[in-house]
Amino acid sequence: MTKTELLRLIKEKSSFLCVGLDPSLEKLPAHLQKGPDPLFEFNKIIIDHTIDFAVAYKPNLAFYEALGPRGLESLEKTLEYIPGGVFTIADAKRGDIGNTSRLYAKAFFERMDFDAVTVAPYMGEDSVMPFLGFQDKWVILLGLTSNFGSLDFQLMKTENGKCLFETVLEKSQKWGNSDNMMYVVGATKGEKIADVRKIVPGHFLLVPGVGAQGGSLEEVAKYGMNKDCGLLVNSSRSIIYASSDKDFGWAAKQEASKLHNTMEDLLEKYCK
Ligand SMILES: O=c1ccn([C@@H]2O[C@H](COP(=O)(O)O)[C@@H](O)[C@H]2O)c(=O)[nH]1
Repeated sequence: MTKTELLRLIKEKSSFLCVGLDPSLEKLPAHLQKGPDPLFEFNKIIIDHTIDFAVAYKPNLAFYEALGPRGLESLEKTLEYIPGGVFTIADAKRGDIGNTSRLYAKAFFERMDFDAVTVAPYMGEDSVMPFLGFQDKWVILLGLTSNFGSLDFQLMKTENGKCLFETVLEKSQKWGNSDNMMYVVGATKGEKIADVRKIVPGHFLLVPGVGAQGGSLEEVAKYGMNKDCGLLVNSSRSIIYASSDKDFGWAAKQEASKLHNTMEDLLEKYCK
């Protein structure tokens, strides 16, 4: 998907909601656990009930890989089920020597047809470049993550007095551009999101951490929105586990709808 198409989608749906498809087998409603493909059946219902409010879906690979080959089958079926024209993100946090990254990129962009994959910047330019050679596909580079461990390295001062995440943002702009690269920034990072925005004013930010991790959607918009919106805000558990019962699809719809209502207001406020 191109940037123009993504921006159009956000406008059409008045939404920048990304629904995280992170199903743990043991947390699924009991009636689904006994079926032949519980993860896929669960995701199908979540997608059906949230599609009116979401512009993107983000399955995190861990939840599928944990089940081995049948988990990957559920992932492929889920990806095929997501309606065309919606942005899809493989949250895989890959990155290796170039020769290996090339195969990761093929896996997510050719074998599967994701629009974007999350990539860790730690191994540098040659580990990221192979993901950037695909037409209309996106790298989403980890910038400032939502977890407390982000303090360990990302906020560490480097020689030039800048934090490591700032150096990542600056340097990586030589590898890609705002048409093929986004950055992960945690919703839990409050005002720091504004520091990110200063360095990458025109790039999309993928912002996880609203919902179960306590990040504020209002703060994310205040500090991170640009004139085009420039945000995809992800929430996983708060939507998919809004109910643990048979009504989980309906409950997911209510949660997604609430986020969507707030997003409509925020788009109106910051992005006219
Ligand atoms: O900094 C990061 C990067 C990725 N994630 C992922 O996003 C979702 C968040 O799930 P919630 O249930 O809404 O907390 C999950 O897949 C994480 O691995 C992140 O949280 N923070």
